[in-house]
Amino acid sequence: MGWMNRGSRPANRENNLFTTVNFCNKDSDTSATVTFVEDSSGPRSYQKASTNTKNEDLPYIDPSVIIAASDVGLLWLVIDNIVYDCTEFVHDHPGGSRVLESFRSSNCSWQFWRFHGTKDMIEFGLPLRVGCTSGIQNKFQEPPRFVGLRKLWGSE
Ligand code: HEM
Repeated sequence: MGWMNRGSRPANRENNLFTTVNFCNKDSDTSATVTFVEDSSGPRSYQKASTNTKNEDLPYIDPSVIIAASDVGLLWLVIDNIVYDCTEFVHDHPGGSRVLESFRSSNCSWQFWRFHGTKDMIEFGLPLRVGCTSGIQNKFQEPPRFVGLRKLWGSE
């Protein structure tokens, strides 16, 4: 298992045990930040963040790593550019496992918010966060939520 050791060791790229981590908050100075991991850039190097970690302090995960997560048997979902590791949670998901499987390594933001509220996200989603990302597209276009009544009644 990888473990984080922020800033207390010098970066040593030669043996590939140390690597720089980028964070979601692009303004923060991450130049001195290092992490020690077995696989320094693969999906398994990302651990679930503690619930008091702010979204902007999560590590940035490149979309290619999110795709690779699927290849190593991880079930990662992307909701509003936050990456959730549902590999274990999938077996406990009250909505069933198949629906989560179908969104493996995908963006399912609007689908999530159709069935859940902030309370579900805070209670169940927050402990599953492993990082943030950008550019993972939702494969499905969101259908309109409301039908305009004017259209139903026609134009007078
Ligand atoms: C981080 C990801 C997710 C978490 C933590 C999560 C969590 C939960 C929780 C806690 C419930 C029970 C809600 C309740 O009983 O009030 C639930 C139900 C459900 N979830 Fe998820 N979910 C996730 C992703 C998804 C996704 C991507 C879908 C796809 C549409 C989905 C579809 C459903 C459905 C259909 C139900 C059942 C709703 C019902 O019975 O009314 N979930 N989920």
